[in-house]
Amino acid sequence: MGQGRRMKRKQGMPEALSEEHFANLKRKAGLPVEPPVEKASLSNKKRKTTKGAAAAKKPEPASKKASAKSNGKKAKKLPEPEEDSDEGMDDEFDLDQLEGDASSDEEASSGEKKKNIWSDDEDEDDDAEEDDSVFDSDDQEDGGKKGKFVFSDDEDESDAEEKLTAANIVGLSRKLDEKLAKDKAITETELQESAMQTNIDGPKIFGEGYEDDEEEDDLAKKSQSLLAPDLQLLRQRITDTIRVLDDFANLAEEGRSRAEYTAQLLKDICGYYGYSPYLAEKLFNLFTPREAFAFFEANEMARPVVIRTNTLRTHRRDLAQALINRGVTLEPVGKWSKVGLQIFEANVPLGATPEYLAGHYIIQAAASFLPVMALSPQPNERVLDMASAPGGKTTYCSAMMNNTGIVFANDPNKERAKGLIGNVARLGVRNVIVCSYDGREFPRVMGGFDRVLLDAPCSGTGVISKDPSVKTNKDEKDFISLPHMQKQLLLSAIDSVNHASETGGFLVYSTCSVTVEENESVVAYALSRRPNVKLVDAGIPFGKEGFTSYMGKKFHPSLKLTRRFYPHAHNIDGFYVAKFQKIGPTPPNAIGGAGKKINTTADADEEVVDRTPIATDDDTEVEEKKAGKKAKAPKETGKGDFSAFDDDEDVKYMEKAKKNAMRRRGLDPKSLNKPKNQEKKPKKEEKKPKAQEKK
Ligand SMILES: C[S@@+](CC[C@H](N)C(=O)[O-])C[C@H]1O[C@@H](n2cnc3c(N)ncnc32)[C@H](O)[C@@H]1O
Repeated sequence: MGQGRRMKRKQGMPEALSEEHFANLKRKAGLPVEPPVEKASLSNKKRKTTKGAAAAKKPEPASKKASAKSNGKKAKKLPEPEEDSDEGMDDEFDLDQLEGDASSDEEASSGEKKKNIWSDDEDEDDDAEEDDSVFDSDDQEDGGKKGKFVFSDDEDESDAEEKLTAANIVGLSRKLDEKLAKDKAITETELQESAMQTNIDGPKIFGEGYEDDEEEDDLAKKSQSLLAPDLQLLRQRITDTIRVLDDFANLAEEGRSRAEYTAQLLKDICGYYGYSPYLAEKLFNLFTPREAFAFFEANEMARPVVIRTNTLRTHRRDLAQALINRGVTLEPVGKWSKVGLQIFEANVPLGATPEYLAGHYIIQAAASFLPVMALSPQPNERVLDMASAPGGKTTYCSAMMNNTGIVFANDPNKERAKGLIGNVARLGVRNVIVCSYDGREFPRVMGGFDRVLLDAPCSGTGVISKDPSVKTNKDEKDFISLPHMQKQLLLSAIDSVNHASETGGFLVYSTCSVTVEENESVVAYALSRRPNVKLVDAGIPFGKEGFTSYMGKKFHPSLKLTRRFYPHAHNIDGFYVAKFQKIGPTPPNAIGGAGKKINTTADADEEVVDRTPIATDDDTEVEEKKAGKKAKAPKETGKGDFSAFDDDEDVKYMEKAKKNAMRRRGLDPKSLNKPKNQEKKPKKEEKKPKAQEKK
């Protein structure tokens, strides 16, 4: 009997890379394999007991597996989802078999044989799917015998229960993992070497060795200028400084403060990686210096290419087989997903294969699966995807709902909405209505949803490897205006949920950013303004806990339930996921602005459209403290008052940010007001002629 759902969800970060799995990958790639390190890995132990693993040890011919399946497996009773053991969930397919299959035209042409190249556990899943008898026959010509394109509606739920083994996240990409391991080894060696070099005294960060004779900080400056920087030296100083910060008492130079070392490190990070000082500091502050280094390093590497199987059209194994036949090298993305495939090599453009054009998959970052898994939309529900273009998550919702119920896919950006419409059509999604409102107009437009997804517009600090321009083009203003909008959107999203939904009443807030301003602060704000929601476990079996305190700010303890994902820790884009449950209606006294009543079919209480303006938030409290005013007592979830969104609230912060930005550029912030004055002048001048006219 496996662990209970709760237990399994309570696990922390994924463990380090599974040596066994990694070794297997290396063997397959014909690379040398080091002797295994003794480690009682849970996943390894369990794998030994799995049928799939047994089969892997002693490979059977595909035909034998085929008969095994047809003779016995179909009659096998499926275990209860709650009791699924790891064995039952081991859906890793036998890559050797798939590859062998790909080389055999005869086998590749046989649908039956294709099915049987999957492990026994995969077959179990088949049975489950067949039992569900839910299929989409759009693309099928075989009368539904083999062509039952089945949605396994337990795939995400059960995946969430699955203990994440080490190999899942990090260990699946030959190329990327090798690169990652190599880079890590280099970093470690650097750190160790510098540790050895300066075993007795700490490394000399300040003074000769690193800097030019004239300029104290010449090295960092050079790397930001057009002059070729000595990147190796800069990197050396970064690792040296990190080492000092790790053991400050023993390694710091006399008379130098921690702040000095940190300032030097930040300068070097900006120089080496090309971040603006503002963003480098913001990101640096999220981690220990050593982890920050790993984060900045990971942002320099591409994340694995992942595709999501469109279960409305095909099975993952059939898709894998079809792509392998085209020369694509791939593997399942990890145990946490039954629909993701990680691509290692592709000799064909993934966005133009016949399978792609037929809507059998969508190219979608692994991190982007997570909010939908957390939302877990159910068949026949009414779902709102408030910021949905280009529709990766919308179409995943539809697949999870097996094209039943309805998904309102909203995005105010009509250009982006075109991509959404394209994806909806290509993937054979039939339960989506595309609309184009500002999300803040909900629930005035429509409310009473069983579930709402708010994948909010954000700064993109989690996807710097994809868009390095974020390193320099996001400043203080962005980290005020974006959270401002995110807070507004989140209140609207909450107010759009039907708390009395029989199947749902949930909301997921997500961003592809790692900053606290866009994540915990926004969620904490919503908790303080909407006591009718609470945070619940997002049901994702990995990720780090959300912050409950940050830079002197305290958040509600339940923020721990939210999840942070990082490139350096999970080898996926930086992401944040928070799942709320709405536990009560939005009362009439919460209404501000243009509130009006809405009809919610299942809602017994009178749910009211909430267009309330924002009042104070944590920032305000900090400001008030600074100004010597009495700080407000922090409101606890479920105890606070409903209060309104004040559109003007952040204006003063935006103004301040603008002025700071000007100061940084050496401009006089007072000139911000000048245009206004200047605008007034012409009016006076305009009046003159009138006066003259009078004369
Ligand atoms: C992170 S992207 C969404 C990605 C999408 N969920 C997906 O999986 O494909 C954020 C989206 O928010 C939209 N957006 C920006 N401002 C908005 C607003 N006020 N209301 C709703 N959506 C907004 C943007 O147009 C953008 O498409």
